[in-house]
Amino acid sequence: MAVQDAIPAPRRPRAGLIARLLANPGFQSLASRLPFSRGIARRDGAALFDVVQGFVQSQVLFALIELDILRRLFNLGPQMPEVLARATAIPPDRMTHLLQAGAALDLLKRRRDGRFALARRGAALLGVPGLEAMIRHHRAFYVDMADPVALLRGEGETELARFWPYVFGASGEIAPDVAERYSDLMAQSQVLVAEDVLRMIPLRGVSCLMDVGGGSGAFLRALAQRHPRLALQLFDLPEVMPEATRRMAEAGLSGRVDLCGGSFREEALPKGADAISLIRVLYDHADDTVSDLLAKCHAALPPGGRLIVAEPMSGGARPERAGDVYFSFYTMAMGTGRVRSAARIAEMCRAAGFDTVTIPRAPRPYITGALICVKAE
Ligand SMILES: CC(C)=CCC/C(C)=C/CC/C(C)=C/C=C/C(C)=C/C=C/C=C(C)/C=C/C=C(C)/C=C/C=C(C)/C=C/CC(C)(C)O
Ligand SMILES: C[S@@+](CC[C@H](N)C(=O)[O-])C[C@H]1O[C@@H](n2cnc3c(N)ncnc32)[C@H](O)[C@@H]1O
Repeated sequence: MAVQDAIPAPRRPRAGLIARLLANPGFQSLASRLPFSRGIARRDGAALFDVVQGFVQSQVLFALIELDILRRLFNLGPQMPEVLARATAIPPDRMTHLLQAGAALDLLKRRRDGRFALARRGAALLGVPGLEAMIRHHRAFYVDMADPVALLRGEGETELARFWPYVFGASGEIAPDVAERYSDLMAQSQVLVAEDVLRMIPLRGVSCLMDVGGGSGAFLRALAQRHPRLALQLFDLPEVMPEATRRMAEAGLSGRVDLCGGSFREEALPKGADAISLIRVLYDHADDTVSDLLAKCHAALPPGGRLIVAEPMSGGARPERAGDVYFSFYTMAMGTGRVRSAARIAEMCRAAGFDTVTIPRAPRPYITGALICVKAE
């Protein structure tokens, strides 16, 4: 039996007239010559080609990072391809191809004398905390994305499921080095998330905030700097506590933060905080776990208490690239979670008992979206 139905070939396709015209090679050719449609046809063609070659672009970026080309140019200044080729054991002509590709992607600049230098975006990439490590860990994600149909059908174990063992509710069996790699990657990428959350969500009137699923405490460290009088609590799996304890001590915050090891799947959340944050937590989990966690947050908060949810989100009725392409397939490859739209999360928060839900505009949806919910007085 065929796995897939054959596409029926009707005499007259049911798509609308405009779609039928656009899908017609003769019409495409005519439209690319007429003055009023030429611009649109070229832009659409170029945009389509960019989607077609997206994977190749990402792999070129991966090679630039894996071979430390951007860092080398940052440290050494503009270089000839031969120098970079020698340093990385790549044949010189192939290194030239890589550098040309980097320049075409606006990460590098090709100088008149044949040397390559960092372009503005290449330099900015180096300044984004954790981005190089994120790109390196795409080695696992892109193995899964090499067969997206198998991924969609749920065939076989994915590389990402092996990479992020925590999310599956494992406990007690996680090696400390795995815990550290996980926490480190999340902590590095947390810096920009914290920046945007604090820009979107005012904390006036909050006296104690508990970050649930707060990892090694990166969000709380960012909060502690800006809100010196705020009391802090961290709730995460017991395996994460040694790393959180170490990092909080390093930041001089040991006396200011209450660290609680536990699983929100198995126990109630501690009471005492008048605000709870869930930063990049919900999208790791299935709906029933999320509903249960939101109910536990509601139960732990006092009347008037606030719940802050922040993570990259689906655009819902208006699909958007970061949430509906990257994070949607990322969470699919992880195997347990899913991206949700702000509207869907708001609905789940209301079902958990929260009263008012506000959705601020996200300045960088590829970093995070956010919601703030209030428990009725
Ligand atoms: C001075 C001159 C020369 C010019 C003036 C012009 C000017 C002002 C230019 C500005 C240049 C500038 C400063 C640019 C800054 C750019 C920035 C900040 C870019 C930031 C980019 C951030 C990116 C691409 C972030 C990517 C994040 C990713 C891929 C995160 C992935 C997260 C994952 C996979 C999380 C997984 C968690 C899990 C497991 C699902 O729970
Ligand atoms: C994607 S990370 C986010 C970490 C941090 N909030 C951030 O944005 O960098 C998800 C966090 O949820 C924690 N977590 C997963 N399952 C949990 C559970 N059952 N109970 C408590 N924490 C859990 C993980 O240990 C991890 O630190």
